[in-house]
Formats: sequence, structure tokens, C-alpha cells
Amino acid sequence: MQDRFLKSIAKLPESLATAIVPLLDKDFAGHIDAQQLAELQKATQMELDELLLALLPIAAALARPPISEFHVGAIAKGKSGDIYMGANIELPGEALFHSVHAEQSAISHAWLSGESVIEDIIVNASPCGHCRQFINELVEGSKVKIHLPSQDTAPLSHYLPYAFGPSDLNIDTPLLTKQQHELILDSNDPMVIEALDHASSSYAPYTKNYAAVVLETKDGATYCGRYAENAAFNPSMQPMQMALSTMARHNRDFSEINRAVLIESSKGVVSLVGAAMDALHSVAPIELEHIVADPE
Ligand SMILES: O=c1ccn([C@H]2C[C@H](O)[C@@H](CO)O2)c(=O)[nH]1
Ligand SMILES: [Zn+2]
Repeated sequence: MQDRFLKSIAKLPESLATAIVPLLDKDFAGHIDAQQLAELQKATQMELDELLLALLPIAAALARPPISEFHVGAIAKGKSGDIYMGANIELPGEALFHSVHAEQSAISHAWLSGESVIEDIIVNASPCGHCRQFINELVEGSKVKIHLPSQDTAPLSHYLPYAFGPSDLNIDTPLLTKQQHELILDSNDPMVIEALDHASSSYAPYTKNYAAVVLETKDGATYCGRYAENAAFNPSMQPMQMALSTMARHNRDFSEINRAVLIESSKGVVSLVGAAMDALHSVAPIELEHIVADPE
């Protein structure tokens, strides 16, 4: 089992601790599939909602909050029945807006894993206004059920009444809808090809700046993040932040980053290069490779 889970395991009911330890091997990065979840339920005799809340200390152990030391854990449950954990990240010495919230981390985890609907979000602290707005960008966002430790489960529409969202800007294909934006680039560099692929699947309906980041560690492993815009603009999730959050879930240290690539569209009305460089430089002394590709 990874050391980072030691303290959280001690907080779990004994039957859950025993059943989950085998899943927390060196490759565990916060994904539990529907079958594994059913086995956990069987071993613990818990109702599903109860089990999901009980798993939050495991999600919170994925956090990297050097500024607040406040560990937030979240779980996004997809329509497939699989669950995706996420946790907050703060970048040392950088402006606070570079932070990633646990809910964003869990949602991006589900999105990168191919989920097309998120039905439930379970979180250990009440979701802040910015997260409520981020959730509202999702397909059927107002219906996402929010589960909190000492509250009755309620849909997002309860937490965010009179919401402003994609439909106010005439977007009817919200976040998690399959995106396919062809970008043309001639390269046989596998890392660039991976980034291009993710940029094509990114969500940028407001600026058309289809963009993605891939980070590579010295051992050749890669971690990606796609751009996910928000109708209220500020709560958008930057691709660098999403990639860092992917790395953190995989228990990799940011100092292990060896190469970093940002690909964005030549026709976007904004560029993410400045924001991506600021975030990257706060964690690793690496130059950002910035590639601009033409949309088809
Ligand atoms: O909904 C919330 C509220 C806060 N945080 C994180 C952000 C920051 O890292 C820390 C303190 O706000 O908690 C979340 O992850 N989700
Ligand atoms: Zn939040």
C-alpha cells in the first residue's frame, strides 16, 4: 500500500479498511471500477451512499495543499458506475487562483477516463461557489446529486439556484459531451501526438482555444490535462492545472517533471501560455514547449 494512505486507513471502519488495502497498490490513482465497488459493498455490508462517504478519507489523502494544509477529497460517480477520486492542489508561492479544487480534480478525472455523465459528487466539505459553478457546466449539471457528510443528498439546483450556465451563452453541448476539434500538426513526437489528441477533445466553447498539456517524468510516464472552460470564465480549469492534478493522483512529485508540452489552437481568442508557464515554474525548473496548431 502507498504510504500516503496510512493515516486515512486508520479513519475507516475496520471492514472497509481490510477490503480496500489490496486496491491501494503502487498504481492506485483514485479510480475504483463498478465491480470493485460492488465487492467493497459486499465486504462492508454498507449501502452505496454510506460507502461513498466512508471512502472520502482516501480521496482526501490525494491532496497537496502546502498553503492551507486543508485536505479536501471528492468523488465523482459516473453513469458507468465507476468512481473517480480527486483532491485539492495548491501551488507553492503562486497566486491562489492557480489552485485546483477537489471537485474539479474528481470531475476532470472522470472526464479524462471517458465518462459522459456524472451522476453524483461526494465531498468532505461543502462545495464552494466556484465548484458549484464548475459542476453547473456539466451535462445535466443541475441534476448532479451532491452528497455531504452531514446533509441530506440534494441536486446541484438546490445548492445553486437561479444558475448561470452554458445555455445562457447559447452552448447546448456542455462539459462531458464528446468534443472533436481537429487540429493539424505534423509531428512524430509521441508526447506531442498525445497532447494533440487531448487538445482535440478539450472543451473551449467560449474561446475556441482547444488546448491540452502533457507532462513527462524522467521514467517516460506521461500525465495529461485538457482545457475545460466555464460559462462564468473564472472557474475554468486550465490544462496545466489538470495535468498537475493527474500527476498528484498518481503520487508523482512535481520535481520529477522532465518535459512539459502545451498545445493550443492558432485560432483561439486567448492564449494559455502565460498561465501555464506561471503554474509550471512554481513546481519545476523546466521550460514549457509551446506548440500552436491550426484547426482544420
Ligand atoms: O469547494 C471547495 C472549497 C475549498 N477547496 C480547497 C481549495 C483550497 O485548496 C483549500 C482552501 O480553500 O480548500 C476545495 O477543494 N473545494
Ligand atoms: Zn471549490
